Amino acid sequence: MIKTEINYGDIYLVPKRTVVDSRKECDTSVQFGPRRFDMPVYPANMKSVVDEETCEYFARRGWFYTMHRFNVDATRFTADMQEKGLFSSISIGVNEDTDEQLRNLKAAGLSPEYITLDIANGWCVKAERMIKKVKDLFPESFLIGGNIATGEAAQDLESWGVDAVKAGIAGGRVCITKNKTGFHRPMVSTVLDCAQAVKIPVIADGGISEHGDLAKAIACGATMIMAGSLFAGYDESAGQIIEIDGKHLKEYFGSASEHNKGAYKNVEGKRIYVEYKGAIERLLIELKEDLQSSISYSGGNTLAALRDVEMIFVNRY
Ligand SMILES: NC(=O)C1=CN([C@@H]2O[C@H](COP(=O)(O)OP(=O)(O)OC[C@H]3O[C@@H](n4cnc5c(N)ncnc54)[C@H](OP(=O)(O)O)[C@@H]3O)[C@@H](O)[C@H]2O)C=CC1
Ligand SMILES: Nc1nc2c(ncn2[C@@H]2O[C@H](COP(=O)(O)O)[C@@H](O)[C@H]2O)c(=O)[nH]1
Repeated sequence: MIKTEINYGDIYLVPKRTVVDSRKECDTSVQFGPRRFDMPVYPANMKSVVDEETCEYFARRGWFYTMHRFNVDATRFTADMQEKGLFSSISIGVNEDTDEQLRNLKAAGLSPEYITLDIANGWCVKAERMIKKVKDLFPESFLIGGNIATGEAAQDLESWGVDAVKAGIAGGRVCITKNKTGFHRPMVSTVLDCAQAVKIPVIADGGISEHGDLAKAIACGATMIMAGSLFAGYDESAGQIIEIDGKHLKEYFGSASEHNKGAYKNVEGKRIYVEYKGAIERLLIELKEDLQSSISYSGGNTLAALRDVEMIFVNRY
C-alpha cells in the first residue's frame, strides 16, 4: 500500500473568531527546556547559517540558537557564552571527536545548558550510545536528539533519554538526500506523527518556505521550529557574500555538502547562492508580527491556541 503524506504547502488552517483587540496582544513566547524564548523558531545549526556572532545575537535578543559542530571548540564556546552571562547551546556528533569534546567540557567543569545531537538519521545505535553517554556526563543539560521522521523513532529516542526530538529528514532546501537515497518524509506528516507519539517537545526541522509554515508546524504539534534557508542571506548569517554581475549573493550550503565536508564522500547536500538581504532585524520583526497574526486567527492569545485549530487539505492538482 502507498500512503498519501503531506507537506506545509498542502494544508491551511481554518480561521476562528479573534478575541484580541490588537495582534500586539498575542504572545509568541515559548518555554523550551529550562528557558523561555521570545519566538518558537531558530536558525539551523549549519556553518553557512550560524557562527559565534549569530549565536550571541540571537541569545541577546531572547531567541533560542544552536551553534553548529564543525571545527568548533565546544569548551571555549561554552566558556565564552557563559562568561557573557548567556546560555550555551552546542551541537555534537557521534564519533571520537565528540568524545574528546565532552571530556574537555567535563575537565573544564563546564556544562552547556543545551546540547543537540546532530546526525542525519538519529534513529541508530551510534546515536543511542552517545545519548546515554551525554545524559550520564551532563545530566543537567537539556538534550535534543535527531534527526528522525517517525513516531516510532521519536519513542525510541525518548526512551534512550533525550529531552526533545528534532524531526525532519530530507526536507531541507539544500538537501539532496531524497534524490540520492530515495528516503524522505513530508513535514506535516512527520511532525504530526512524532508529536502524537511522544510527550517531549518536537522540533520541526527544515522545509519552511513561507512565514505561515511556522503556525502550521505548531498546529501539527511542534514546540520549536528550526530553519536554515529562512535565515540565510543576511548580514548576521554566517555564509560568505559574493558578487556576480553586480548582484550581491550569499552562500548557503548543506552540512553534508562537499563544501562543508571538504571531500566528495557521502555527499547529501549542495551549495546554493541566495539573495543578499542586509540586516536580519526586519525579518525577525516580521516573523513575530506574522506569528502574532496567526495566533489572532486561531482565536486565542498564545501559541497554545494554534494547537486547537482545524487543518484542511488543499488539493492543488
Ligand atoms: N536533516 C536531514 O535530512 C539531513 C541532515 N544532514 C546533516 O548533515 C550533517 C552530516 O550528517 P551525517 O552524515 O549523518 O553525519 P556524519 O557525517 O558526521 O556521520 C556521523 C557518523 O555516523 C555514521 N553514519 C552516517 N550516516 C550513516 C548511515 N546512514 N548508516 C550508518 N552509519 C552512518 C558515519 O559513518 P560513515 O560516514 O562511515 O557512514 C559517521 O561515523 C549533519 O549535520 C546532519 O544534520 C545530512 C543528511 C540529511
Ligand atoms: N539532506 C540534508 N539535509 C541537510 C543538510 N544540511 C542541513 N540539512 C537539514 O536542512 C535543514 C534546513 O532546511 P531549510 O529548508 O530550512 O533550509 C537543517 O536544519 C538540516 O536538518 C544536508 O547537507 N543534507
